[in-house]
Amino acid sequence: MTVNSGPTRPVVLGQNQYGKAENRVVRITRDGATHHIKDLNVSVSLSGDMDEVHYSGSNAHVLPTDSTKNTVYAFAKEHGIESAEQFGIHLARHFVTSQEPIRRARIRIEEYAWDRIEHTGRGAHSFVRSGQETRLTQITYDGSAWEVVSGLTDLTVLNSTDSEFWGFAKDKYTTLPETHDRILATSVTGRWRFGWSDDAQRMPDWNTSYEEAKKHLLQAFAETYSLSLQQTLYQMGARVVEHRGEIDEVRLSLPNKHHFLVDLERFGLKNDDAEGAVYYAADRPYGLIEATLLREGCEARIPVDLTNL
Ligand SMILES: O=c1[nH]c(=O)c2[nH]c(=O)[nH]c2[nH]1
Repeated sequence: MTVNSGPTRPVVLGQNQYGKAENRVVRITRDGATHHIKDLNVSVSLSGDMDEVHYSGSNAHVLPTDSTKNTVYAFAKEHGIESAEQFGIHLARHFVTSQEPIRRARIRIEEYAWDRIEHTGRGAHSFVRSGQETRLTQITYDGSAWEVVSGLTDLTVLNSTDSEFWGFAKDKYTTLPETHDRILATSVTGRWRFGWSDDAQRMPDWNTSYEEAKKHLLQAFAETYSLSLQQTLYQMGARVVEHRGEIDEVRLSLPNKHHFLVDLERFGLKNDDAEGAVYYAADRPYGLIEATLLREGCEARIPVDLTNL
């Protein structure tokens, strides 16, 4: 066995992290015959003084990923899951404060929503997975500062009118007709960063904050008479920052889910609004409109590419 250690190395270790990804944890709490469900997918990523395990294979600083998985389940049992954010904060604090070599913990959580099935039978313990968005959060803790970035993905919305797109720049390749009435549809992926960064500051109410941020995104989408998806995006993100003092930065990624009027003239059919218009819902290619909205004076810290988050 070759032990690659010593002061000079031809290849130096760069950024590294490790942990157990995608721990699926479901917690049921019982309130008499009424049950409540929390359904999370939790990924733990730890970093710190981990040179030796990479260079020589010494595992002395390595808390096994298996232990991090067990911690997720034990914490769900012992402390409950009040919100994804609270649960992630608990885990991150535990790893950084209980293992000296671990200097930074990043906890990513996806939360799947369940609705109750309304029925006339016994008890309230039947659920149907909600088809709407997935709630997301990422907690990062380095022993002193916290960063909490929450958000959602797959929130699909559509306005069947009050959307125009005209007056755009044109070149010799432009064929798009100008329109004064079109469908505007998108599937919202968004992240928002909280101003909260240390224990001493009052912590936001994570669940209220999430519900309110989502409500503002939806209302802004519905209430904006749109001249472009870019304008709608700005209104959506700005509304969250304006109404939610705990949120300093919002990043939105909005695919333009194009709906094209089908040409039915070949069949002698006039395809217009009068008798109900028929559209072809194209899934690709799609315009992709992305931007960050920042509270004045705040720093942009959410990565530009949300697929890296
Ligand atoms: O809202 C839009 N923004 C664009 O930038 C764009 N480009 C395009 O072809 N259609 C649209 N729609």
